Amino acid sequence: MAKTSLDKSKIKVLLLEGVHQSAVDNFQNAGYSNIERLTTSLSEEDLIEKIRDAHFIGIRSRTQLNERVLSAAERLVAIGCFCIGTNQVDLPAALKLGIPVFNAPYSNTRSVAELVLAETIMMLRGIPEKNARAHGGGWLKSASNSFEARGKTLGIVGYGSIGAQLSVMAESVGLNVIYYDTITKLGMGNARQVGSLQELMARADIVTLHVPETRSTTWMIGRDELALMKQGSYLINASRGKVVDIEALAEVLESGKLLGAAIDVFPVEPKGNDEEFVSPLRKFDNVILTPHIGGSTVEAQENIGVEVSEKLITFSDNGTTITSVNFPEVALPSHPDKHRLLHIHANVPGVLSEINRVLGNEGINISAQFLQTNEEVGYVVIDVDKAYGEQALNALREVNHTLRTRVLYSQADSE
Ligand SMILES: NC(=O)c1ccc[n+]([C@@H]2O[C@H](COP(=O)([O-])OP(=O)(O)OC[C@H]3O[C@@H](n4cnc5c(N)ncnc54)[C@H](O)[C@@H]3O)[C@@H](O)[C@H]2O)c1
Ligand SMILES: O=C(O)[C@H](O)COP(=O)(O)O
Repeated sequence: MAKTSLDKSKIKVLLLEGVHQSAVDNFQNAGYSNIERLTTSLSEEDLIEKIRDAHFIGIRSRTQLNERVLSAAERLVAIGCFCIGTNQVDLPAALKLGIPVFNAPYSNTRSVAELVLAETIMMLRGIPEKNARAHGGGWLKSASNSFEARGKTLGIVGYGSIGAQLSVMAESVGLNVIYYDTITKLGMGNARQVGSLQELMARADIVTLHVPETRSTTWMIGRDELALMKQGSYLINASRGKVVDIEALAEVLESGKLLGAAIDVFPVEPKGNDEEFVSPLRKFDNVILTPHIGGSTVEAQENIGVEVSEKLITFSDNGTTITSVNFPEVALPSHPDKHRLLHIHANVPGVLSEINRVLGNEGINISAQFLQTNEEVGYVVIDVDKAYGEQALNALREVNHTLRTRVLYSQADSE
């Protein structure tokens, strides 16, 4: 019988927050059967209990993998964020523990861009208030504060994948596009980059935010920035909840300065669909409130399920870390007749030579080797003759500064 690294039925895959069934199918088709899939996120204490025996964890934007949780994850081999954002994971802590993190950087880009364009048009027409009035038995037939999109200026903050895709779609309905980004970027179509956030806030009829959550974007839109916005303008946030000071936004809505807002993400979000959503924005009929569903389409979730599970399976089976968001990227071509050793170590001088020395002392010949380092860790994949799997692994465990090491046994090997 072929000997594999660790019996795949013993490898525990924990999927939270309703990760799509396509991920489960992918793991099963690759031979992994110990899969637990939950539909919600977990409290920190429950998460610590659950993650203890997991080899792989799949999360979305709600699950907080902080240092405390990660320290309890003694068997964890890799993390999959089944979404774009990775701010919910303490990436430096994961790196120091030798745990690579993967995500799906493009699979829901289109879904977010479509939603934002739709919200832009709906808000310009005053649909949220008219809809609310009709649901209450009223009839608000009026052209006042109801505008075409054509000729209005859309200001995009963060001109990355979503911002740029939105830019193209917005121009196709006649919006003029300006954008602000910390990096100089070539605009799509006729879109023009502006020199400062302040300039964008002052010039746009609709401001939409598409930045990641980082130190520089946390509370980036507060009282001062909102004060710069035009009388009768609109704000859209489908990025991260902590980018906008919600209390300050509620104040400008109350004052009538903004004609509307569309908010998909919040500083505090319910853990699941059964928990109450609390926000000072609930009282405004001219605000579209959506439960963080920018990327929640059937198409996006299915694609994300496939994409991220594939990355986790490839890492599990071959040690490949290409596209990891925190880890040195390594992909050694596969040599099915060899055993593969994976060695993750603190990035200090001399570790590779020590690895090669201990393997040499054991008389182990190296067939192929690929090392990459980043500021914290080094990751080396080594193929050795299949006579030496266990022996080589034991030798590697003795190397100073080792964080984690694994052997992937040759599929050509027989016990
Ligand atoms: N609502 C949702 O369901 C949903 C779905 C997908 C993504 N998102 C969020 O949207 C964010 C953006 O996604 P993306 O794929 O376009 O990311 P991206 O990395 O492709 O683009 C982000 C852009 O923001 C820019 N940026 C970073 N800091 C900035 C700052 N201080 N000021 C101005 N620009 C800055 C970057 O240079 C980059 O161009 C994600 O990080 C995620 O948090 C939300
Ligand atoms: O980062 C993302 O891709 C979005 O915020 C979507 O997150 P979700 O998977 O929790 O909907």
